[in-house]
Amino acid sequence: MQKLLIQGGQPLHGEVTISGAKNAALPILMASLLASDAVEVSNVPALQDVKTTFKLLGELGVTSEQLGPNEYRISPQGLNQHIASYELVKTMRASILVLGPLLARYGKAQVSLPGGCAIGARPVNLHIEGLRQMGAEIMVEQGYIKAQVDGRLHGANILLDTVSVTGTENLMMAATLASGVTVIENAAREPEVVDLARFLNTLGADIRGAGSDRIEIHGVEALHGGRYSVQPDRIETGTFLVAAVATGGDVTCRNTDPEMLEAVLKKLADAGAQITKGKDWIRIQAQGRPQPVTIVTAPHPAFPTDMQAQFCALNAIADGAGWVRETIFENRFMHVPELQRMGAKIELEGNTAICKGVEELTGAQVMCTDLRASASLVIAGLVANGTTTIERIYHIDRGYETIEKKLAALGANITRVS
Ligand SMILES: CC(=O)N[C@H]1[C@@H](OP(=O)(O)OP(=O)(O)OC[C@H]2O[C@@H](n3ccc(=O)[nH]c3=O)[C@H](O)[C@@H]2O)O[C@H](CO)[C@@H](O)[C@@H]1O
Ligand SMILES: C=C(OP(=O)(O)O)C(=O)O
Repeated sequence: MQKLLIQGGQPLHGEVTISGAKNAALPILMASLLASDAVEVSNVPALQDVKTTFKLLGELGVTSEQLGPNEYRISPQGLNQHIASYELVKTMRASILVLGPLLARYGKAQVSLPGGCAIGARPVNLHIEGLRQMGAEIMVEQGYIKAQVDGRLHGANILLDTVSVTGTENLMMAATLASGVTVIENAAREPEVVDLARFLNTLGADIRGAGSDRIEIHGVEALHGGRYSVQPDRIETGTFLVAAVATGGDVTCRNTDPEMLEAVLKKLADAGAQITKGKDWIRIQAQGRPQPVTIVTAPHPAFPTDMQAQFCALNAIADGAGWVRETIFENRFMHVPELQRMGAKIELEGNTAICKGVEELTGAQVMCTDLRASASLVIAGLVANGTTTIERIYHIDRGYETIEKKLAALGANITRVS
């Protein structure tokens, strides 16, 4: 199994190019199932989750051709299967995103229940209830969601009990080919939902209001092919910004979008960093030891849960005490015991991590438990005194494109070893 070895203590300096967003690319690739012709998608990040997505699409009869390092042509005309097996779904929860498109385009779908995972139970009841409202018959048996529709899905007024990102995306995708109008209330406002809607509209869908909590989808008969470029990854951007501040560095993120990162940038400013930005870049300059910050995660536009682990690492070395409250997932503090191994003084009280900053972390052998927990360990390793060995880095590879190469180019002493 591969590991990362980090020799801490080097401030990060220079420029890093941000990749396409994992959480936008995955639904966009799944949505290509809805099209009648080939779609070309660029700025697709080279990630394990993207490979898994192409494997899943391949098993459904969709052919894909790589046109460049981050560009693909996806031809959905051969769609002839409707089963997303446990073997694939267990490695990537986003596989649930084939449910809506398959039902809308193929009339039936059988998708393994994603099951619980490291960060929480993550049920998919809202996906299922919404699709039922649109006329699907759905049973859950033997670990599979088995869904079918007699004819075409129909429009419905769907009120989501909880804001769900992939729930909103699944229903929005299904509704593009439904008869009539679907309204999703209490919809997720995340930028990745907006990117998916823009992609679908490029193919001829009629989606209005994405980015607000009320999305209206006017069903059309068919979607045609088209070309689209995935938006930049706001979480990868945020991770590099935190790493820069933690190490006392000066880093410019290129090919990003500051507008998607308002809540994160505000907390970095509270930590004392100096931030300058343009349309597609952000420069961050640390100003000495970071100040502690308080964070409450919540749906967009509030502070994203996918950035809280990284801020735990920042608070761990801050000049004072701060805290991070996680309100989205019930078990998203698996990084805390690992950070403690490196000398962090963090205590968990319910859904809150209270952190007394220490002057120095020490390198240690630590283990990734989930994607963003891994990112926090990398940040801690970059600032720690001595060597940090990070194991189970397949979690990192799900969501960061060659993280060690990008960090090494910024001056970090980091290597991947087998
Ligand atoms: C591939 C992808 O885009 N993943 C993101 C997506 O995950 P994902 O879409 O799985 O997360 P959701 O937005 O659905 O989850 C939000 C909350 O709603 C609950 N819930 C969700 C669906 C449902 O049917 N019933 C239910 O109760 C979940 O348990 C959780 O407590 O949004 C999360 C919240 O921003 C991010 O951390 C993930 O990175
Ligand atoms: C939790 C995440 O991803 P996923 O929903 O794919 O597990 C994430 O991107 O931080």
